[in-house]
Amino acid sequence: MCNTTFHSFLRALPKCEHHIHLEGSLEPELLFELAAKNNIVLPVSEDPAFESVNSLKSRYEQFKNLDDFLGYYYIGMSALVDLSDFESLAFTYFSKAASQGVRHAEVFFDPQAHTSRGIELATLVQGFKRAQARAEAELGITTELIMCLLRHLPVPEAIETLKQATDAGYFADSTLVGMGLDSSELPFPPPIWTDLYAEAKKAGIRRTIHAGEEGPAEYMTQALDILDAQRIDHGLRIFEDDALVSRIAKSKTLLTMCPLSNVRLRCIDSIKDFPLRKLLDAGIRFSINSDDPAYFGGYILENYCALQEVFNLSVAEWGGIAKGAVMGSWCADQRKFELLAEIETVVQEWAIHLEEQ
Ligand code: HPA
Ligand SMILES: [Zn+2]
Repeated sequence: MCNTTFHSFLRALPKCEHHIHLEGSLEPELLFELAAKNNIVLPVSEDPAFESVNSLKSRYEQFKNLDDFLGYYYIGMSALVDLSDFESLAFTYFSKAASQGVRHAEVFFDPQAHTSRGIELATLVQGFKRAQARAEAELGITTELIMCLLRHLPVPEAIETLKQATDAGYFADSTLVGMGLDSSELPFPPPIWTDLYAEAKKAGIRRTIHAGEEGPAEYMTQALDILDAQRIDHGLRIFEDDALVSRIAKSKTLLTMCPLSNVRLRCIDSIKDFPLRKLLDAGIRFSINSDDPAYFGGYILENYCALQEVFNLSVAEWGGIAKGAVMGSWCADQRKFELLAEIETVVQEWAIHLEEQ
């Protein structure tokens, strides 16, 4: 059970987060504040949910599917305009994550959703970089940026955005550590993105992709076979295909999973249906993440606790999950060693402490 003591252990456990969209951490309070500051008119006449913080929060509890959520996600992020908005957004998330025991975060952002509104790529990147520097100095956490491209937009636009980031030197100087693909999954299977992923691979850019969230396990296989993806975001539907399970376990490809998101977007009915035991039994490397915490009812710790309530894992099992998350991270080996040592210390302390209870 996730009683108070176990909750304290899960908070203390050094965690890595790999699947969080910074724009998805925009809480309704900050959304309204920034919209007022930037004179952004929210579409209240079309959707009364935008009347107040509370009505918006209630609406977030009733998403029908991924696309229903994405509609709110893109409107919400239109409140972000200047560099300080992007810095505030990222630093607010980093602070919350650090308070929940995140020690290393690899975060997504959606450049096309901002450049299409006339905002320069450099504006958001510099805002995020300021927040990253402050997070390391003030909170002691390490963070990396992953640029996601939008699969509902044309392929040439994604390739152009990748080129813009490459030309700006963002991959060469490690401002960005990788590329991902997000937004509506079902009508946009991986083969569409062959040229984009080939470009990224040629340029030595790490590649991840949202797959197997609403789409079938076949999309995960295609992501590996055709796009040579090195990580899979979600991968919830992996157990539809035994060969894929063996393959992903063997290759130690990280699945960045998001249980509360899966429930809110109705990919599963409840946390009971999240395949936690199957993932552990199959020896799959995975991490537990928040996805869009402002929209899905919880940050990383709420995701860990929701799982613990149902699956009642041991301290050692959680230690194993946390270590797998470190091993699947895109940080330097030295940082991995530090994080593994931190986890080992906490697991040993808490194993004794919880036994004494
Ligand atoms: O869960 C998601 N899936 C696809 N695209 C997204 N963009 C933000 N969150 C998501
Ligand atoms: Zn996501």
